[in-house]
Amino acid sequence: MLAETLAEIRPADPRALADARAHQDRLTKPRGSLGALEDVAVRLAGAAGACPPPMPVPAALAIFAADHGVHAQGVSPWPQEVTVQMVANFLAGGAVANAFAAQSGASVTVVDVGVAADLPDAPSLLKHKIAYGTADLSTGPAMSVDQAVQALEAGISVARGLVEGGARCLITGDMGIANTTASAALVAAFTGHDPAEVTGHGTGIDEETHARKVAVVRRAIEVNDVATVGSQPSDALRVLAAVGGFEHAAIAGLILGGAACRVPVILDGVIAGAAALVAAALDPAAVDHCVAGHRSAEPGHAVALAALGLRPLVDLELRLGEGTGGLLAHPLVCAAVRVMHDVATFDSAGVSEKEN
Ligand SMILES: Cc1cc2ncn([C@H]3O[C@H](COP(=O)(O)O)[C@@H](O)[C@H]3O)c2cc1C
Ligand SMILES: O=C(O)c1cccnc1
Repeated sequence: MLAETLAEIRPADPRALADARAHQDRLTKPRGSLGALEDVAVRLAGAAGACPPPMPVPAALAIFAADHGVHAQGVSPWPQEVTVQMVANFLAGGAVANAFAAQSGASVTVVDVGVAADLPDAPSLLKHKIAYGTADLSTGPAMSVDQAVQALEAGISVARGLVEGGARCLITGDMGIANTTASAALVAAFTGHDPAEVTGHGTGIDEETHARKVAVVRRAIEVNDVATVGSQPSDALRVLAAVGGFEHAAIAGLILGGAACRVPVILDGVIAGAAALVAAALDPAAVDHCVAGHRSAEPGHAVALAALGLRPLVDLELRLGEGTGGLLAHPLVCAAVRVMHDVATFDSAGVSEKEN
């Protein structure tokens, strides 16, 4: 399924990009006056291969939940069971992601790809459990390459299912205590940055814990020998398996699945940024189908976005995850595309153009 999906992904369509850029310039506004929103609309046109691109509605948030063996190293102040407790909270509609999803009209699907507990059946819970959490990435690989592929394929199948169900925009979400540690390790491995530059304070840790977290990320890079990553897709899978989490793998799969279906994917924070580096290493064209919803407070996120060449739409110093930053950006993406559909041209509205 992974190979088939990769074969389906097309880069941005140059003709739709050019048409969209030209159309922006004919609309009744000074050229470039909508700033980065113009770029988003043009980007979506290229991704869809159509100008104007389809409205990115309805949107579907997929929250991938998993646990992390590296939690044992004391890298998060929260107990591991918060992962499964928050899954219950998402299903009951009580999390911030639920509130933001209600605000932007997005559906919420929760996907268990590796929570360290059994979950009850629920209508909005999809079960794709690969294992009861990863192994400790600071002592060896977090998972096998086979498990990484399973988690990627879970994300692909979630993307395809949501699109078959009518979604025209996918938003990435995550839940997994200690997953900012795995995110930092992925960003360090894929960008070559030092662990100290990409490791943040996650859910709120003191300086002593932060120093330990940086050391854990450094050890993970060394133990797994992922300091310098090559450019072959097999390298991407090896790095993902070595220092990633099941939710990172599944989010990378969601991105690839969305790209294959030509449905745009709005990325959330640092977990999504790290996952997008995996997707980009598997197929750089997948990035053409992504929009960076926001920039989180985690330092590794800005590094990942720079490596991906993506500009975040919102910067509110969020550091939550769950898809919250992606959800906040969705109305902006909609507004950007609606301009392409609704706004009159200088010709059609009889508005005079700029002199000279
Ligand atoms: C109550 C609560 C709700 C959350 N929702 C998202 N996260 C976020 O915080 C975690 C990552 O931070 P760290 O690496 O420091 O553990 C992830 O679960 C992420 O989704 C939460 C964390 C907590 C505690
Ligand atoms: O960047 C994020 O999405 C983030 C930051 C801190 C904790 N959880 C998620």
